[in-house]
This record gives sequence, C-alpha cells and structure tokens, in this order.
Amino acid sequence: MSESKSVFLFGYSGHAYVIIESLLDAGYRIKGYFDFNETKQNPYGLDYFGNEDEVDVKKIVGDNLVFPSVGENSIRKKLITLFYKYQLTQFVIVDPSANVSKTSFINSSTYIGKNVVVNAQSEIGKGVILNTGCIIEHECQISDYVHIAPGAILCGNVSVGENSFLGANSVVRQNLTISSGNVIGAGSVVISDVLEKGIWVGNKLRKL
Ligand SMILES: CC(=O)SCCNC(=O)CCNC(=O)[C@H](O)C(C)(C)COP(=O)(O)OP(=O)(O)OC[C@H]1O[C@@H](n2cnc3c(N)ncnc32)[C@H](O)[C@@H]1OP(=O)(O)O
Repeated sequence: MSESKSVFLFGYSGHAYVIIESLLDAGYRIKGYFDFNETKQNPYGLDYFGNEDEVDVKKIVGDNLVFPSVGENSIRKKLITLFYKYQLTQFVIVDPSANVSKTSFINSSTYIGKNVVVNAQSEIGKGVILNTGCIIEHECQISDYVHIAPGAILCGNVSVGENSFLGANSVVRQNLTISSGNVIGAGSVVISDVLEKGIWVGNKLRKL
C-alpha cells in the first residue's frame, strides 16, 4: 500500500472505525472525513470536510487517496460512482493481519479486514468488504459492492453476484453461485445455488 499520501474517508461510523484502525496499523495518515453531517462522536479526532453532495470534493481532496468507509452496499456504490466521476485516487486497504494470495486479484475501494484469508486465484470486485476473519477460498469470484460479514466461509470456486450480503459465520459450499442482490442470514449454510433474489436463512440439518 502507498504510504506517501493522506486518506479522505467517506462515512464516519462503526465500519469507518474499523477501517481507520487498519489504516493506522498500515502507516497511513488520515486527513479527515466527508459525511451527510458532522458526526456527534469523533473518537479519532478527524477533521470534517462536509457533505460530498454539497462541497467541491475534487478541490478539497486533490491527489490524496479516497475510501468509502460505510457498510451499506448501495451507499458504497454511490460513493464509488462519485469517485470515478471526479477521477479521485482509489486504492485497496488490506489490514496487515490479513493473508491475501499473490495470485488473487483485488479491485479498487475494497476493504480486507483483520485476519481475513483470500486464497489462490480468487477475484474480488470493487467496493467490496471482506470483514473480520472471513475466508475466501481458492478461485472464488466476488462481484462489486458485496459485503462478506465476519467469520463467513466461502469454500472453493464460489461466485457471489453484485451487491449481495453474506451474514456473519455463514458457510457456502464449494462450486456454488449466489446471484446479485441476495442476503444470506447469519449462521446460514448454503448447499445449493441461490439464483432467486431474496433474504435466505437457515441450515437444513438432517441425519444422513
Ligand atoms: C461488523 C458487523 O457487524 S457486519 C454485520 C454482521 N451482521 C450479520 O451478519 C447479521 C445478518 N442479518 C441477519 O441474519 C438477519 O437476521 C436477516 C437479514 C437474515 C433477517 O433480518 P430481518 O428481515 O429483520 O428478519 P427478522 O429478525 O424479522 O426475522 C424473521 C424470521 O427469520 C428468522 N431469522 C432471522 N435471521 C435468521 C438467521 N440468521 N438464521 C435463521 N433464522 C433467522 C427469525 O427467527 C424470524 O423467524 P420467525 O418468522 O419464524 O419468527
């Protein structure tokens, strides 16, 4: 990761706190944040630069780095669209504790959290969150704006469509596809393709 520039964050609540600590551990300087309003709590003492829809973001940011620090998939998508519009400098944040295969490909504005594993030949889209301790096994394909919550496990060669959310500790069996816009509940076990959009929960446990 580049250490020569400062980072402007977009969004400053719980998910941003996690990102801030990864950035600080990796040696970045944080310039401040944009958000709808100045936040009441400011645990990291950051400067507020305004609502990105109301201020001249490009002039304020210059050639510094930008990052979408919000957990909600649709808001990250909106922010990244703005980053492209103003040709701002996007990057990838990999927490120093993560273990990311050299043969995987990670797209811009993606966050890889503490103790995450990304294994061989996986491809991760832009604006993705790989949250604390999740495991993305070999040859997985994760599309843009997906959120994989803490502790989720994707076995090998799993595809996840754009904007989907996989809950904490969910497990997806190998070689399966989850199409775009899906929500998989916390602790669920996915044992067949999920091709119809919806909120899916449960683990159909039975004696074999
Ligand atoms: C750092 C972070 O925090 S990242 C975020 C991590 N958070 C998570 O992973 C949470 C993921 N969210 C969930 O699992 C949610 O429960 C959802 C999205 C699946 C469903 O939420 P809601 O739509 O609000 O459902 P609600 O809580 O009303 O429950 C509806 C029904 O589903 C059941 N249900 C909800 N979640 C689950 C689940 N994970 N597994 C099994 N059943 C569930 C409920 O028991 C309830 O059943 P009933 O109708 O028989 O009473």
